Amino acid sequence: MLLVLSSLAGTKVAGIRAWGQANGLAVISLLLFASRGIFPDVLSLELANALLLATIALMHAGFCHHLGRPVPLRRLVAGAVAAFCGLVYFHHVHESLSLRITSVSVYHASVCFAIYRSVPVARDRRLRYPFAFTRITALVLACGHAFRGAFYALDAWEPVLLVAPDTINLVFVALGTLAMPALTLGAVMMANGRALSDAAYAADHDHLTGAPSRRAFFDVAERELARAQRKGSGLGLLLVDADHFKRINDTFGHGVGDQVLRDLVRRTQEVIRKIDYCARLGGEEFAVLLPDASPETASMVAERLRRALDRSAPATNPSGGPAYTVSIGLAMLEPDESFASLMQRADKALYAAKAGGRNRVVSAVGLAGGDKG
Ligand SMILES: Nc1nc2c(ncn2[C@@H]2O[C@H](COP(=O)(O)OP(=O)(O)OP(=O)(O)O)[C@@H](O)[C@H]2O)c(=O)[nH]1
Repeated sequence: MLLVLSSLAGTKVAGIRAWGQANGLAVISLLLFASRGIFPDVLSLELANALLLATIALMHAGFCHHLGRPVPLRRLVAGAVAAFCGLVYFHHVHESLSLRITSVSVYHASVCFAIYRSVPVARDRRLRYPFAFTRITALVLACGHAFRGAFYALDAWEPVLLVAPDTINLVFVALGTLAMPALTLGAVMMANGRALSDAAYAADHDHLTGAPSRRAFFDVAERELARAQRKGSGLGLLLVDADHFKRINDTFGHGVGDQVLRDLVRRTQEVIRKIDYCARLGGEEFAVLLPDASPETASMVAERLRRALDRSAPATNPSGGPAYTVSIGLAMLEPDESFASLMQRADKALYAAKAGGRNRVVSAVGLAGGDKG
């Protein structure tokens, strides 16, 4: 698992470092446990157990980092110190292997339970399985460790053998052996799911404005077109283009031009209906898809949008940002029309709006149509 985590070290996914450290410590801890009888107890017992306590705490810290939550450092350290004190006490003051196991198990159970509680049920489809896997694993481990702790506490003063070949002991050994790999597997799956989710988001969204990208727009458009043709409902398309945008860039600089584009998207999303879909096609050109819209509704939304984006008059632009306006081309889907044809007609309408003096809406009705089919 340490090697798998190392391969993810360059991905910048939060939590990787703590998970890697946890697995590194686990390796050292297991080697120390294995050296029992060769190295003194202080190394092969106390230090080995202390490192194992740190291991589970670091796993939890990794999950907190990954999920953007604060790490409950004080509670983790206080719990680890208490468990370690129990370990030392039941080794040097009252020798009891059972209660040493109980001390350590209680800590592992509490931290696993905290991991279970910190990983939410994911809403994102890509994260749902990794999150659920980690939650369930952490809960099973928490229950297993709690049971182990209680089991040994009840027989506290009976002599026990850590490697006794009975079923219950084998279950406990398996639990201890699988805990770190299983939790790390969950962590790697979460990191992987997050990387996939981030990549999909980046592909589907424009980095500057946060609006859906051209790629996402055409996916949605094809879906809406099929739906409109199946149901016989209206589908409107607005092409929105900032007027004289080059002049804004040249006068105020590209930074201000970018600010205008962000402002334009924010205002558009405020004005359009919930079911409408606004995307950036490129440069200073945007598209708004209007599903379930009659020609009247589409014209009304287009005009409302134009007015909201008319930042030309001083009264409507008191914030001192650069003045800007937009031109809008509107087209309604015709029976059996392809999306390319609808785009072409909206583009012609936009061209007419520009030619007609800008800061206006022109509808494609009456303009020469695009190719059908
Ligand atoms: N600031 C900024 N400018 C951009 C971006 N993308 C494209 N542009 C600029 O947008 C300008 C578009 O200019 P033109 O195509 O000439 O259109 P216009 O000046 O808006 O003129 P009309 O459309 O005819 O009103 C160019 O100067 C591009 O450099 C961007 O992401 N940020």
